[in-house]
Amino acid sequence: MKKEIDVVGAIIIKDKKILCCQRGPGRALANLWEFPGGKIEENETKVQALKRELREELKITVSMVEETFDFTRYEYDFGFVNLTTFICYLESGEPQLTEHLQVKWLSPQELDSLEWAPADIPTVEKLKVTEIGEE
Ligand SMILES: Nc1nc2c([nH]c(=O)n2[C@H]2C[C@H](O)[C@@H](COP(=O)(O)OP(=O)(O)OP(=O)(O)O)O2)c(=O)[nH]1
Repeated sequence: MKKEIDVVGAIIIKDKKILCCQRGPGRALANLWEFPGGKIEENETKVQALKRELREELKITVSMVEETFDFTRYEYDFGFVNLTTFICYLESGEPQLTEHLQVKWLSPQELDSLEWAPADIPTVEKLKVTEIGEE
């Protein structure tokens, strides 16, 4: 049976742009673009997992809408990824590259210029038809 992998991702908004992160080489989905975040650990809520991942991998803190923006499920060769995304607003810090290759701030209409991880594509489509405002 394939693994179930529960993942949280952050749609971080600043000046009506969204933070897009390119995965590093030598790991699953290398070089594809994603919403920053990661796997939910045991005894952690999704919100806690996301705040932890953002502190660890981008050195930022965010305020977030604690209501799911989107949920997608995608079958990769290594397992099923269940991806829950949340809208977040940058509160402090500038994103630092600790494991990503690069980051870009793009408007919803510009998101298509990147090659996204397959699980993210329905969420990217949804963002293109969503009014993203300020906090
Ligand atoms: N973080 C993140 N992962 C995503 C997205 N879309 C998508 O398919 N994934 C996949 C890639 C990975 O297989 C899995 C998340 O694992 P990860 O490697 O980013 O998370 P992690 O830091 O907790 O894991 P690890 O490397 O420590 O094992 O979900 C996304 O938008 N954001």
